[in-house]
Amino acid sequence: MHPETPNPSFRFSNFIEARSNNKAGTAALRVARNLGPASVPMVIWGAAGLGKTHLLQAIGNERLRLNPAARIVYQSGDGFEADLAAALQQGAVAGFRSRYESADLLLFDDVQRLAGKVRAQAELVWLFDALLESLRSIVLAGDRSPYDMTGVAGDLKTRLNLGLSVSIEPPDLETRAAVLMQKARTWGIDLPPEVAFFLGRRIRTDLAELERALLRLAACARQPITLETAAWELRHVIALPERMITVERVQAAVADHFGIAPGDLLSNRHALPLQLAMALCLELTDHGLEEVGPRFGGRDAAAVLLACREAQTARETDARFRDDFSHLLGILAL
Ligand SMILES: Nc1ncnc2c1ncn2[C@@H]1O[C@H](COP(=O)(O)OP(=O)(O)OP(=O)(O)O)[C@@H](O)[C@H]1O
Repeated sequence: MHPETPNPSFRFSNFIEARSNNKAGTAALRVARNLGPASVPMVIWGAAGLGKTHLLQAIGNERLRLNPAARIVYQSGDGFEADLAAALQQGAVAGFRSRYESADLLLFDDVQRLAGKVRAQAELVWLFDALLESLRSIVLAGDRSPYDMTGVAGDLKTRLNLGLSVSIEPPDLETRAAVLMQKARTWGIDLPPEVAFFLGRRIRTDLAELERALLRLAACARQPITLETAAWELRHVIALPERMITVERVQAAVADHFGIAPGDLLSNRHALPLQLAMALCLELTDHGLEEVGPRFGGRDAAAVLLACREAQTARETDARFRDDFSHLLGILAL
């Protein structure tokens, strides 16, 4: 896989600064603007989905903005390894080296993927020396601090430890919601802040996972996205609260909402609350059709299924029912 030029979607202007990432962000901007010694490599490290790739690409884009003629090379550990393997097979190692050696700035992502890859590591060491000797920059990203990288040979480790090493920490809730709202704007998705916060509460670290949840929601929910649609559409993806949702809790919440005694809920006199309670049980508890029915006055699986279908239709056609459903979902699952 040949190296690439920076992806213009990832810039400093759309990188949201927060306490968790501002050290890395500031250091990255300095490197991008050539404000530090070029011969010092920089390593950005942190867990998956925290913005390392975004920052690497932003550095490249900022350099290009300042100097459109600069040769910026972006490559990942896997890509580097694959590029090398192909070059070795074709007897074209010189060409391989020149693709990287000619860079003014090398952005090397997921360096940990070179663990145990002896030859690729040796090539990277060679490249490190070639670039730094001629005062060109190299910025790497990895999932852990260079000190903690395993399967990396001593000479590469020494070079990784040579320069500036900055970490990105998991973002707080507000940052997670802000990143999500910004992505939503970029993608033309109408995302209310309360839904961004709801998703941010459920998916706590990996921002890429949070974005996937948003895309999934946008693909299957009708616009506008609401708390109700978010909780519903993502019910199998996102973690429900630690408090277990039991059949009894659902029944109590539904009875309370409609002002009826929990015992009365099970009678046929309250058809809508009953359907709603069964539908909520099926979705929010760990029980299947066969188990929910008996807890509702000995009903069978077919009766539960029918109730759920009716509840689904009512949600689509009856605004009042939809509000009741949304309110109860809020109490139980949000
Ligand atoms: N501070 C931020 N501001 C705006 N977007 C962000 C920020 N941090 C992360 N993102 C976005 O979150 C997503 C995941 O980030 P990124 O791919 O950079 O993570 P990563 O740390 O490189 O993960 P991995 O180790 O899995 O490659 C990207 O779409 C990125 O644009």
